[in-house]
Amino acid sequence: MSQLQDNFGRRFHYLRMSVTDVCNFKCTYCLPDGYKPEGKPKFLALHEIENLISAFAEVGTEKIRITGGEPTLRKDFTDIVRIAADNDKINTIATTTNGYRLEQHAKEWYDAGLRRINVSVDSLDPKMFYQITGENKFDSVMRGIDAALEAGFERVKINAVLLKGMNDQDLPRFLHWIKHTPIDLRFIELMETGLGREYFQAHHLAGMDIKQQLEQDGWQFDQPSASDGPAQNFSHEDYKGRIGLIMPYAKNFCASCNRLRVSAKGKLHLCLFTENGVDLRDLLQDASQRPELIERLHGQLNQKKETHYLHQGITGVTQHLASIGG
Ligand SMILES: Nc1nc2c(ncn2[C@@H]2O[C@H](COP(=O)(O)OP(=O)(O)OP(=O)(O)O)[C@@H](O)[C@H]2O)c(=O)[nH]1
Ligand SMILES: C[S@@+](CC[C@H](N)C(=O)[O-])C[C@H]1O[C@@H](n2cnc3c(N)ncnc32)[C@H](O)[C@@H]1O
Ligand code: SF4
Ligand code: SF4
Repeated sequence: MSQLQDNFGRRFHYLRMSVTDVCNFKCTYCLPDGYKPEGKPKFLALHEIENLISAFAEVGTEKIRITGGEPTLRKDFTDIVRIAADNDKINTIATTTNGYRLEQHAKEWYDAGLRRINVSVDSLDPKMFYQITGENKFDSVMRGIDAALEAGFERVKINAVLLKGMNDQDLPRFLHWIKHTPIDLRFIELMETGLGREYFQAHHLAGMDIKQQLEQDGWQFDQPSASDGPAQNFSHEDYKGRIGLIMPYAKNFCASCNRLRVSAKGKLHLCLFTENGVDLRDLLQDASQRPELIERLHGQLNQKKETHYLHQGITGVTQHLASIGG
């Protein structure tokens, strides 16, 4: 079966698979009032996840990121990792987490086949961490990161959303941390969502300012490899860690788009800010449906747009990134 490709020559070998919308944090830029269930949600079951992964693997997916909401709140999270690990076409299994369950489970997940972990830490000041996430869990998340480093994860990345008036004074602390710690620290520009323009305008900070500062301080731009996503990465000989900048408002950000998303209820999203999701669930029930599922995926790829329309304030169907996994 042929590789998933769109009309702009971009190839898609990376699936971001959301497994739940539920989250226990209340990040001000994502779920400021916490997760609010609409009825009794029915998230993808293990057999649906297995059929989904098998179909994507057949059309060239090599990397799967398990995301959410908070993916690790699923009691069968380790089974999900195992399902992905059992597929020999998938060579990278990653997750993005708020770190809530990391301290207790890092080793178990590693043993199940998880190899990369991205942890959201918006501030290294415990008070600011609480103010942003609504949870007093800073120390436990940091112990979780230590546990992940000890468990042997190939890559531990830290995500911090840049927020004017909140964590914008934290750069020196972050730099101090990665001087001797081998992690990849990524600053993500705040993206406008259904939360509204007011929050965005009050807190958006351009990543370009940080880029200029890093370059002045001797950080070197790392040439991206073909499989890299849209983050711009920098390294410095005096630092063990690296820095990545995710700047979705920057020119050509989408040119290297290499990822597709499936929501926790089984909808394909061609872009993080797509206008609608396409239901796949009817074709996830049995392995025999795989050819039909693959045909639907190929058909949809023709619809993928060249870029997002965030500059025009068009944020699509996604009310907040917890509903699609970021
Ligand atoms: N606009 C946009 N933002 C993205 C995209 N991919 C990641 N991001 C943003 O970056 C955040 C962090 O992404 P992660 O979940 O850590 O995954 P990643 O950047 O693909 O990570 P790696 O696979 O380690 O490069 C996401 O939650 C989004 O906010 C993308 O394709 N488009
Ligand atoms: C939606 S969360 C899901 C995974 C997990 N709960 C976590 O926080 O890592 C994935 C990522 O999206 C980022 N994110 C959420 N809302 C965002 C926004 N409006 N702009 C930029 N990044 C956002 C978070 O910081 C997090 O790193
Ligand atoms: S960013 Fe992650 S941890 Fe924070 S509210 Fe959203 S889903 Fe939850
Ligand atoms: S905004 Fe959409 S098109 Fe652009 S990189 Fe992200 S997912 Fe791809």
